[in-house]
Amino acid sequence: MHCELFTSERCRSCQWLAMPYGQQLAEKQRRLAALLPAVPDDGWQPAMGSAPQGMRNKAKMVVSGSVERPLLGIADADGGVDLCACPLYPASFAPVFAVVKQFIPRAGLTPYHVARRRGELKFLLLTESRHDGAMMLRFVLRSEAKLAQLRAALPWLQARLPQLRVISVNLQPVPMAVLEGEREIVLTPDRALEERLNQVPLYIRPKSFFQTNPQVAAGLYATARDWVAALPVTRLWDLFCGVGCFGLHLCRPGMQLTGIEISAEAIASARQSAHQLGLEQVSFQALDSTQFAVQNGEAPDLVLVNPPRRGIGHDLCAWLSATAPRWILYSSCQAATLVRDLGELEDYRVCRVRLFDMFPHTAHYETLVLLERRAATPIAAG
Ligand SMILES: C[S@@+](CC[C@H](N)C(=O)[O-])C[C@H]1O[C@@H](n2cnc3c(N)ncnc32)[C@H](O)[C@@H]1O
Repeated sequence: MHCELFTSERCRSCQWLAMPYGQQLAEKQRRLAALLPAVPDDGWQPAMGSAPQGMRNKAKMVVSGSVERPLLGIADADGGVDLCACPLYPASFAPVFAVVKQFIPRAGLTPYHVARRRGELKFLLLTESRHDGAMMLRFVLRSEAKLAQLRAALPWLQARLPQLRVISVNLQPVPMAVLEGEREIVLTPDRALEERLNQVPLYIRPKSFFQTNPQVAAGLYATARDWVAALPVTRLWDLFCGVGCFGLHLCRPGMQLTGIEISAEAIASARQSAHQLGLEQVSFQALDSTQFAVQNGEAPDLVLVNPPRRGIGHDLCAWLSATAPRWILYSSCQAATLVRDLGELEDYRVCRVRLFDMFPHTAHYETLVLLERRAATPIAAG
């Protein structure tokens, strides 16, 4: 992938860009294999690669510059670097950024200046559904001071960008680099984008996590579904479930599914999908995953965990070890915490592993690991 921003050294986010893509994938696989020495030879599945560019469905833009000439991209010591031409975004993003740059002065949204602690507009978050091209645009503002002005100017924006199905304001009053605040004000009748991965309807709302590489995410969920299809699972928990992507893929007739996630917005999305799919023995609840597990005594046949980078941690590992579900399916975006957690789950053996390259041109990757309790009679998976 050629990137002018990288070669001119204005952006160094894609630190592995100079390495040919095949070599990047091989290097990630090599690093993962070094971290997971106890995988049987037939347990490794081929790594899943990504399209090298245009693969992201989401842009997180720091707003800098002036109200008349805003920059959308990253902050740096000299003010900011405009990343509207970043080749990781699909071609559909550039025309939206161009119109939004005209909208910012119309609505009087002065870019926030970190050092001076002045201005209102901190970030813009743009997400696209690959299902129908609809988009969600979120303005992260310091306060409500410009909200009325933004609302008044909104018809101008919507007339030019009818693909903006969801528009919202997130209030982030804290003067630090936190991306989002607690309060979200949705300005459109629609509150969610519909996405479809492997024909499963999924809903992306403000403040709900969704993978940023939908092509590779579809491969991740399909792989999990295929692995679990071969196992006699009747009760399944999907912990850290987000909008329900794993559970909704894995659930089959007769299976009881419980999904647990801290974000109420994400749970609203998961319930909407379950309703649309006509799934009956399904419960999605907005709770802390560890607390839910600890308070619910008996483990199901399979517990799926897909935590943030910090991993599942000691308390959940201890609960899993004590209650002994036969299988654990662990999807991790941070191999170091995955390895730490696997070290605590010493009664489990690794059956299968697959690497998913969600983040080309960086050292990051997603890992899916199927574990089986050692005491049980092994069942050949798939
Ligand atoms: C890596 S995302 C995975 C989401 C989902 N499984 C998916 O495939 O899109 C991690 C999720 O954990 C949620 N989360 C963070 N802390 C949590 C907690 N203590 N209990 C439950 N969910 C939590 C986040 O809101 C986020 O949705």
